[in-house]
Amino acid sequence: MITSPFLSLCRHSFSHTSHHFPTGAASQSSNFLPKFQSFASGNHAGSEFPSGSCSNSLRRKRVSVVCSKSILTVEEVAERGVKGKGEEFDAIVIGSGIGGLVAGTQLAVKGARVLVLEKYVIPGGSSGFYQRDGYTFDVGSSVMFGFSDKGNLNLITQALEAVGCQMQVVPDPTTVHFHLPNNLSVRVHKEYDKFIDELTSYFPHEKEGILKFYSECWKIFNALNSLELKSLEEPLYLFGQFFQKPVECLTLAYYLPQNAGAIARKYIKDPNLLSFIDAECFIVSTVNAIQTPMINASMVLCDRHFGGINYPLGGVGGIAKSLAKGLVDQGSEIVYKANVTGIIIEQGKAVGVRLADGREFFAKTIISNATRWDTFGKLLKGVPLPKEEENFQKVYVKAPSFLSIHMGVKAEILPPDTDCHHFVLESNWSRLEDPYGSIFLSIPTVLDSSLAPEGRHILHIFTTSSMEDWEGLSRVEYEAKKQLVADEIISRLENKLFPGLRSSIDFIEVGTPKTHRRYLARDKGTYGPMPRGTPKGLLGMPFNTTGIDGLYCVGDSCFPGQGVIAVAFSGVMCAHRVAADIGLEKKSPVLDSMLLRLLGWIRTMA
Ligand SMILES: NC(=O)c1ccc[n+]([C@@H]2O[C@H](COP(=O)([O-])OP(=O)(O)OC[C@H]3O[C@@H](n4cnc5c(N)ncnc54)[C@H](O)[C@@H]3O)[C@@H](O)[C@H]2O)c1
Ligand SMILES: CC(C)=CCC/C(C)=C/C=C/C(C)=C/C=C/C(C)=C/C=C/C=C(C)/C=C/C=C(C)/C=C/C=C(\C)CCC=C(C)C
Repeated sequence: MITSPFLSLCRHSFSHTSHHFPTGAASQSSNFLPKFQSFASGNHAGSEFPSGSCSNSLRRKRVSVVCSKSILTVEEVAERGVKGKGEEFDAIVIGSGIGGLVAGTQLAVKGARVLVLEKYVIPGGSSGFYQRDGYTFDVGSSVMFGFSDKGNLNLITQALEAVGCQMQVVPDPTTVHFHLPNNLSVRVHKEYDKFIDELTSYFPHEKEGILKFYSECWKIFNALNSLELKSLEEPLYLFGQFFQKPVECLTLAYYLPQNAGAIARKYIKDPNLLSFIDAECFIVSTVNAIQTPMINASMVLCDRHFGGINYPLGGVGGIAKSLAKGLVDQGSEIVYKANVTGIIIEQGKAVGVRLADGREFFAKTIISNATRWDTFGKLLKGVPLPKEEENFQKVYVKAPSFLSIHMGVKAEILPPDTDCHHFVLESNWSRLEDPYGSIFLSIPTVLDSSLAPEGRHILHIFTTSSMEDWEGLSRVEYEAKKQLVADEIISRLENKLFPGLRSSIDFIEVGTPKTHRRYLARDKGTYGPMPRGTPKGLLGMPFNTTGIDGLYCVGDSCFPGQGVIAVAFSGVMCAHRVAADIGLEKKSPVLDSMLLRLLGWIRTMA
């Protein structure tokens, strides 16, 4: 196995953890209730993280509470007197997805006292993990952008480094292997020229168009990569960037309202090639290229060749675990089993949160990593929907959720040199966006064999699926439907990729949109926002401030949208804006209100 030499400080091992993310659980099933005690108990918490994985050299000077462990139960926090009415944190973060954790850690590093409240028993949300029968499964995607040692866009690497953490990663030589209609089989090699040669071999008559489209992506990527990334809602920073890098900023401003499909159509005519570009974009946004913002497409279509895709040894869950540990090392707090059911508003300002058990916590600012639909639909009670949120909901709807199959299989079923990530749409382009139409498949054990018992591989399969499809079923009907849909997907993979797959299955667990809703606390189990029609690029995407004073949002229903690296960026932006508002960074109130009004007005044009 080749490991990248640049990230070698710590190797995360999951061997101590016994946490379960039961994807097979219907909300009705009590057999799959999480094993809270095994992971969240204070007595064991100190051993969950290998010591030495994060350096203390960045420990902030002004530490109000020094934590020796990263996992605190609600009871422990209360016992230690960390909270209380009257005692304020600088920021409370609702949820510990990557968006929330990046916002929390960045603030903690700037000297803020942060409390992260997570409903589940471990951090990470859709970037978490669960273990079964010797397998360590990533809950969500295993394709990690922004995790290299190069440039300014390696936001995952930077987020970890900010709290003194590094992870060992395995470079993935192929981002994804597409298996598409008309026997189009394209590997996206890390080497850009090799990928272009392979694509051009199918479309020699479109060589020029291919080069022009991807070169335009590079123009945007290079502009992005040259900037220091902070809050686009903070005028001193934004104007500073325009002053230092005018060409790059104007390039980005020019592409902000544009979509990838329209640009592809300037250069490419072949409908099959345009459908291929749709599939490229679908991975990024769960919609076709016409609806995918050009900036987001460029980010992903180039980073895979620039920094490359790198998989963290031990599994994706290690990223959130490291960030949570880093947060605590900075003197801040994370509490699990803390289900926030309400945001407390006093005189129009968000001042605190209420948990399901009635406990209340107070802070100068509240940051919600729940989706905007959950935040404004469930956590804010008796508050009219702010105009900005109305606009957001006019432009964006909830993307469908996923059906996921986590499988352990006999290793011999995979041909030698099988790639780690596959995207399968066998015969009909028009099924690309249909529920169960396209199949995503990740085999992370190709890169890290430690995730499965010896002689086994992990197949993590997912396909889009809507909540409506799973409602109103009895328990028996629900289980039968899961089996039926999973059987169909397995047959398709058997026919296309791995003959005999079914007989090699050692372990299987199927999750539905209900599972995603239950364990990720996302309305309808949604994967994130999706434009209703053809959006004006990223113009309509809200940033982090909201119509409620003191309340901020972070995560995939904020600019720039879905994706682990995207939510990491939203975390960086959010932390910067909050830090300015609580006096930890410079700010100009006059320019602030001008810029925020201008941005609000720009969004109405989306
Ligand atoms: N769904 C997937 O399959 C998948 C997989 C991998 C990565 N991703 C990416 O990750 C992105 C999401 O990241 P994110 O940071 O926005 O969020 P997230 O959904 O990953 O995490 C949100 C966290 O907030 C917690 N939470 C929500 N409501 C809460 C409440 N009321 N009280 C306490 N905790 C609460 C959840 O338990 C969860 O841990 C997606 O856009 C996607 O691109 C998704
Ligand atoms: C403000 C104004 C008005 C103006 C100004 C101008 C400027 C300066 C601008 C700027 C801008 C910026 C900076 C921007 C930024 C952006 C970014 C960073 C973005 C990012 C993005 C990212 C993304 C979207 C990502 C995504 C990803 C994803 C989703 C992934 C996924 C994956 C998967 C699903 C997997 C697959 C699998 C298989 C195949 C198996």
